[in-house]
Amino acid sequence: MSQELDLSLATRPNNTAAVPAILDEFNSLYSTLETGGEATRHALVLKARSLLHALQSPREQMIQHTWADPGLNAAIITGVDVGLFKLMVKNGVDTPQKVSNLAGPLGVDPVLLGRLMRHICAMGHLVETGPDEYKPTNFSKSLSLDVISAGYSALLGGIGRSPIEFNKFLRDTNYQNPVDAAHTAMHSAYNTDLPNCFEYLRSVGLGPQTNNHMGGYRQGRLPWSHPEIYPVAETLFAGADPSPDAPLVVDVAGGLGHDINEFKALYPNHPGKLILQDLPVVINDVKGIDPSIELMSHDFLTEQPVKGARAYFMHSILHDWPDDVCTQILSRLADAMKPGYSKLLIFECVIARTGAHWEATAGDILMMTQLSALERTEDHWHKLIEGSGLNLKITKFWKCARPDVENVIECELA
Ligand SMILES: C[S@@+](CC[C@H](N)C(=O)[O-])C[C@H]1O[C@@H](n2cnc3c(N)ncnc32)[C@H](O)[C@@H]1O
Repeated sequence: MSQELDLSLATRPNNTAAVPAILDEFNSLYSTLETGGEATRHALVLKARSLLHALQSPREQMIQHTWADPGLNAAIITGVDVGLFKLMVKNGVDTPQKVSNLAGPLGVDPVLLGRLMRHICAMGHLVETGPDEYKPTNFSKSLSLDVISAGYSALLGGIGRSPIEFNKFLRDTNYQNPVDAAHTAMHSAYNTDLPNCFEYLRSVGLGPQTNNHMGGYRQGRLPWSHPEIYPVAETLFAGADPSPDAPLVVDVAGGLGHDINEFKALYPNHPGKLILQDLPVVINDVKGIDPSIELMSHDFLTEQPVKGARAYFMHSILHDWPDDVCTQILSRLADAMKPGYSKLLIFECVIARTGAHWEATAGDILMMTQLSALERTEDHWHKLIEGSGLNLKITKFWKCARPDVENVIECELA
């Protein structure tokens, strides 16, 4: 029988009775933080979130989601845009800074800046040192770093309407799971017929910020070639063609080269050569990576020019595309692979069937709303790679203990 809810439910804390148990669990986990490392810290963050939810009322949560978080985003995107956080760091991270002194160099109305900084502070991301006077926290200091701030400019400032207006797109598409890369919520929200959000972001001058975000979201995660995830020496180096021109790893759509450069730093004496591929517009922007890495413009929908490499590597590529486009990308690689020698290494999130990690589910919604794409479960990866007539098979999912780190999905020709 349906039940009418009493509105007072929305104004009472969600579950104060749960607080003592959460605190006990929190304290017990906290006592193992030093030995438990990142996995324990992640578990503590989830416990802290449970504590917050237990204490908040539904009304407060609604206000947070609909007023406070969008307001914070508006303030941070603007702050990044005008250089607020870079200026605060330049002035001295421990120096109390008056809004009136910041506003002039930034070219922003001091009244406006004061209102934006007051909300950033109220949300816990500036420390108030006096009336209209603040110091940055570690988070707001980090917003002076391009790889951290770029997501605000690109994902929120550039294409932030796509998730907000997703419901309108779904209304128009009869609530079907989106699978058409050429017709996404991004296309509807921005009334564009450019091929995808990457092209759209470039068209509005946010290409560098998009590439910087690719360098930012990975920070703090283990690289794919770290021995805790993928034992490169045993799986790639052993049996690799030792001649200096033999392609060892081709980083397909490797962006600005973060992964391949990390590989070089971890294994400076690797056999063969390393190649970074991406679209010309991205390759032209690559700078500061090891000069031994060969740069190559390549569209992954066309024939793969490097044949018979020891490994073709792709990081965060297939999750950008629905299955039909992934099959085209994979078929170009399968055609270039040498039987019994080449491996295809896909470094991607594998969503757990239960208890999925929030970064994985967030990535899934991001891919869905911007690209009609998705993060995949293990079953889905098998179906995509082995069920598309590509002559490929998954040999192993290489994973580490941390739920926020991607798997290396190792494949070979079947
Ligand atoms: C999500 S980013 C991942 C970049 C990099 N692998 C990383 O993990 O940092 C997707 C990349 O795919 C590239 N890309 C998109 N369409 C492409 C195409 N048709 N051919 C080659 N690269 C493409 C983009 O330029 C971008 O660098």
